[in-house]
Amino acid sequence: MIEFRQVYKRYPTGQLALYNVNLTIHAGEMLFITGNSGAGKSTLLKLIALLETPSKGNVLVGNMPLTHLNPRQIPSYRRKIGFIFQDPHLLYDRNVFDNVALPLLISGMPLPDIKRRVNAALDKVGLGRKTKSFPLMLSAGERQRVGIARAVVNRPTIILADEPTGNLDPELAQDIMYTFAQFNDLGATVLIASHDHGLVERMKKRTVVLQRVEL
Ligand SMILES: Nc1ncnc2c1ncn2[C@@H]1O[C@H](COP(=O)(O)OP(=O)(O)OP(=O)(O)O)[C@@H](O)[C@H]1O
Repeated sequence: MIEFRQVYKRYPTGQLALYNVNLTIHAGEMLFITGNSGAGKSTLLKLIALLETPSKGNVLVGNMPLTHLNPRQIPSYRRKIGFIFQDPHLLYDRNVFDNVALPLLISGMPLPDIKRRVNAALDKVGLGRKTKSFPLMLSAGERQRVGIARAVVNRPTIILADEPTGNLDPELAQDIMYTFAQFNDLGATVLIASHDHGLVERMKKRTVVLQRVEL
């Protein structure tokens, strides 16, 4: 379970991004976060991933306030989380397999295990036949799928996606959403920030609307 308790976020510039957010996300839920540009969608996801910290209030994951994690616990906490960005930020001089293997290589996993995990992740996103392709040989939708495979290769229990379909045409966007729904069916908690209302409505999941703070 992920809980926001009276969470405020003000950036050092003085910009207030979140104002008194109270939200409970159940384990295994798939939730959409919508709202206009600047409403704080990315900020909310970043607080869960510990890429930012709240100015006030608490974010709890599995009943643990994230502010209570000590620095040595943070890497293992982060491994529970897969983060997908609008732009997948792939390494263009590495093939698909190597891009997805990267987080596992960094964690020091033995090579045979890496191969098994990477192939499984690529199969799940429908790219099992493209392991040797380089990113420039792929379509935008396929590149986004590589980013998703890389985010899930560690088998995260929480998947956070920030405008994952922003650069894609409607059909590809719908496909990507179904891919997230499959990971949710397998038990992951999935949070997706999106301003594509039509797409979000079609998925028929709980949706939280953030409003831009005018203070
Ligand atoms: N690192 C930062 N430093 C200062 N202000 C920031 C920073 N990140 C975000 N903001 C500001 O905080 C507010 C919320 O931003 P955020 O990116 O969370 O919104 P968003 O809903 O994801 O927007 P978008 O849909 O345009 O991506 C905005 O006013 C933004 O300019």
